[in-house]
Amino acid sequence: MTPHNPNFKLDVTSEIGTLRVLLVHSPDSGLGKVVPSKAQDWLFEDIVHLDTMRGGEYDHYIKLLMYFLDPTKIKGKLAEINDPANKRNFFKPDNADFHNSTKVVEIQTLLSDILQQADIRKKLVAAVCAIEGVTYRLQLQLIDINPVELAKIFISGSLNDEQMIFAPIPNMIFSRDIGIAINNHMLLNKPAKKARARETLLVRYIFFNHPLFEGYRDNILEIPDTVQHFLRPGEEQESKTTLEGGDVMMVAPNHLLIGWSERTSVSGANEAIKLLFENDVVEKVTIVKIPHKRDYMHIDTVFTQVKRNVWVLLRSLTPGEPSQEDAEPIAWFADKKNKDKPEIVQFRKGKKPKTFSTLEALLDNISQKDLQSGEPTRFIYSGNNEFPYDAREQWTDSCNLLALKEGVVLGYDRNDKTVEAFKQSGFSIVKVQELLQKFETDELDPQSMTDTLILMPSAELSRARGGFHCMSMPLQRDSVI
Ligand SMILES: NC(=[NH2+])NCCC[C@H](N)C(=O)O
Repeated sequence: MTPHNPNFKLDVTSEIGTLRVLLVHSPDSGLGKVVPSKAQDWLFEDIVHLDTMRGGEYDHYIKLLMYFLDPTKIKGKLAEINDPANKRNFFKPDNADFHNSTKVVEIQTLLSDILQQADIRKKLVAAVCAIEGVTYRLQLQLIDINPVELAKIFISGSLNDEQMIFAPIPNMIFSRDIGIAINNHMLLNKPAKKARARETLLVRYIFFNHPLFEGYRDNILEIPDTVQHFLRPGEEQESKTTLEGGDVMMVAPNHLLIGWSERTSVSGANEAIKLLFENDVVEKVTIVKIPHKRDYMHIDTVFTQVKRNVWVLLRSLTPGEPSQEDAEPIAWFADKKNKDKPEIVQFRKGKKPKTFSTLEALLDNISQKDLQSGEPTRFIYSGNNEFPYDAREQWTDSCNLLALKEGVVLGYDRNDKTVEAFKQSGFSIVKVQELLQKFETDELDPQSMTDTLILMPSAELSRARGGFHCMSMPLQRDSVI
C-alpha cells in the first residue's frame, strides 16, 4: 500500500516550479514482449532490450528523482541499491524492498492499492475484459487473483509473466500522456490510439478511487464524445474527440497550452476548453496547431520549457518571412502552400481570441507577461539549428525535457548538437551517473544546482519515442510566481 503523504496537494501551476510529486511507471515486462510485426501498432519504432532499458537507463531516472524529491529513500544506500545481488528490487513495485515513495509514485502500486477493494476489483476486471475481448471464464478467474499480481497482469498483459492474455501497454512509461494536472484539477486524456486505451481506463479508476486523490474527486475533468461524433458515418479520425497529455502544457497559473496534433483533435481541444472555462480552471487557453505527423506527435516533442525565460524548440516549425538577401524565389511560396503550417490562437474567457504568428512570439509572451521574467527570452534550438541535426535530434527527443526545478532539466545524452547549444547558452552539462555519485558523496547538493542539463543514457528508451517530459506526470510543483 502506498503510504500516506500528509503534504500532498494536487497543485501544478507551471512547467518549471520545483517538482515535489509525480506519477511514473517503470518499464514492465510487457515492453520486453513487443514484437517487430506489432511495434508500429504499439507505437514503438523498434523492439527494445528490456534489461538495458531498465538497469542501464530508466533506473538512473528513478535514482535521480529520489535525490531531488525523496532523498531519505536513497541517500547513503546507493551502493546497496546498485548491488547486483539485490536484483533491482528497489525498482520492482511487487517486491518487499521496493522504494514505495510517496513523492515518486508508481502507477502500478496505486493500481494494486485500489484493487484491494472487492467492488473496484470486479468492476475493473469487467471493464478491462470488455475492452480486451477476454472470455467470461477468464474474467471470473482474474477476479480472484491477488491485487498485487492482478495490477501486474493488467499492465503487462501476461499471467504469471508467461501466458499472454492480452496485449501489453508498453507506452504506459509515458505517464504524461494519460492525464494532466492543471492547478488543482486533473484533466484525463481521451487517447487517439487504440494501443493506449487500457492505460486510460486504469488511470481513470485510480483517480476516482485511490485515497490519495480523495479530496479532488470533484476536480477530475473528463472529455465526453460529442453528439456529432456518434452520428457521423464512417470511422475517420479527424472527427474524433481525442486529447493526449503530451499536448497539454500548464505554462502559468492562468494559462494552458493545448496542441492540435496527430493525437489531439481540434474537437478534443474544443471540448477541453469548454470544460476548463466552465469550471474556472484557467483564464486563457492557447491552441498550438502543429503538423499532424508521427515525427511531431504531441507539442511536447517540439518544445518544452527550461527556465522562465528559456525554452528548447525545433526552429523549422517557425514559418518566418525569408530574409531579403538569401531567399530564392521558392522560399517565398513554400510556407504558403503548406497546409500543415503551424497556427496559434489564444482564447480568453469572455474576450476576443488573439493570434500569434510564431511559436517564439507565443513563448516570449508567456515568459514576459505570464511569468514576469525580467530577463530577455532565450531560445535553444534542436540540433543547434543546423540541418540535418535539428530534425534528427528532435526525433530523439532533444526538445522533450523535464524540469526538476527551474533551470535544471534532464534529457537524452545522444543529442550532441543540442547539448552544444545548451553549453553555448551557459548551461552546465553533467552525466547522470557522475551526478548520482556526487550526490552520494555530498560533493554536490541537488538543492543548490542551477542551470544544468543532466544527460541520461538513451539507446533503448529513445526507440520508444518519448523523452523525460513524456515519462513524467507532475502532480505537485512549487509555484514560480
Ligand atoms: N508526450 C509524448 N510526447 N509522449 C510520447 C509517447 C510515445 C509513444 N510511443 C506514443 O507514440 O504514444
